[in-house]
Amino acid sequence: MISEIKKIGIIGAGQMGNGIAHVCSLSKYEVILNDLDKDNLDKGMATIQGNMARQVSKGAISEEQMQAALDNITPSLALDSMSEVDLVIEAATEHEETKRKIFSAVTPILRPEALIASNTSSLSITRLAAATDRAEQFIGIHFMNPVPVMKLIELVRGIATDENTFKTAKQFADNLGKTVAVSEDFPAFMVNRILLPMINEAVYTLYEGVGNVQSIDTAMRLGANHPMGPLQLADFIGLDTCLSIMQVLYEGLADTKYRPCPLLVKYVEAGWLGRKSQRGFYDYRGEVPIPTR
Ligand SMILES: CC(=O)CC(=O)SCCNC(=O)CCNC(=O)[C@H](O)C(C)(C)COP(=O)(O)OP(=O)(O)OC[C@H]1O[C@@H](n2cnc3c(N)ncnc32)[C@H](O)[C@@H]1OP(=O)(O)O
Ligand SMILES: NC(=O)C1=CN([C@@H]2O[C@H](COP(=O)(O)OP(=O)(O)OC[C@H]3O[C@@H](n4cnc5c(N)ncnc54)[C@H](OP(=O)(O)O)[C@@H]3O)[C@@H](O)[C@H]2O)C=CC1
Repeated sequence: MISEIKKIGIIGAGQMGNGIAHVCSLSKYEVILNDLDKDNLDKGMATIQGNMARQVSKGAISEEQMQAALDNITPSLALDSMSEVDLVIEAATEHEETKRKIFSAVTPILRPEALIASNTSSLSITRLAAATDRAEQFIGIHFMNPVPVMKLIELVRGIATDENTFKTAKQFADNLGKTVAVSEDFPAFMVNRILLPMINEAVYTLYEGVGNVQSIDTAMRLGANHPMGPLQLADFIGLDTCLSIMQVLYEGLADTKYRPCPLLVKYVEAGWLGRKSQRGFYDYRGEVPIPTR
């Protein structure tokens, strides 16, 4: 039975995976950062280095801390590297089948006592846990974006998650300096149950011509004091991820109030996924973001 985490495997080196690697390595955990794609892995490592360098320039961490943290991260393209870890955090694309395939591939490699977590934004922890050989040792550890800045972690137990797994995950979140909010295992948990319908409503507001991209974002930034407008935030999260979360809410709660806006669907179908693909509700290819509507 594992009660203390020392070595962590992270699957998926996208914006969340690299952010999780960033905070874990700074908290002195040994980290294996895995992705299928070498370019993604290189980009993830470069992002970590860039974000840590910014923290050094602001005096938040020292040059030595940055170097030690970077030395704590081993990039990996093969799941074999997970054989020694105490905890795997899956942070791959928000797609249930993708996550299930990852769990089937990684469980035979893991030590039997290793814990498994998913950073899923919305999917059922109970269902994901059932795709592994250790539902008792499976938990949702839901970080917020950008991980180095946001203070919250949602912890989500599946129906079978045991007390040791919960306590160990809670201790891990405490060690990272994050605050935990415990959520029951319902579609999209708490933050996204509230946040994503607001973002979806902002897209409907755009779709129905009530305002353009800029006016909707300005309205919510200055009218409700949100740090980012909802369309800017959607681009930041990733429009594919936003759509997946809305689909999980719509199907999981069987209520038409969660119907994904057809305009959101259209942007995703176009491959306009937000910042990560350089185009979404804004076009990021120039010096300043230009609204696309
Ligand atoms: C989808 C899900 O499943 C769940 C989710 O995560 S939903 C998304 C939740 N996240 C949000 O809602 C984010 C909303 N936005 C914000 O809070 C802010 O706009 C922001 C923190 C992202 C940026 O803040 P800002 O004031 O506009 O910009 P900026 O001054 O550059 O950054 C603020 C601080 O964060 C730091 N920062 C920003 N991004 C960072 C990153 N990726 N890594 C490290 N530090 C970062 C900056 O260095 C700066 O630090 P100091 O305060 O020490 O100077
Ligand atoms: N974006 C956000 O604001 C937040 C997202 N999350 C959740 O975190 C998870 C990751 O999201 P995010 O980082 O934004 O997504 P990204 O698209 O930025 O990153 C996902 C990464 O996982 C890779 N990947 C896909 N399949 C596999 C696989 N089989 N093995 C290894 N790597 C794989 C992707 O590669 P490729 O692109 O080549 O497919 C990509 O590099 C999702 O579950 C999401 O819901 C949670 C909190 C906030």
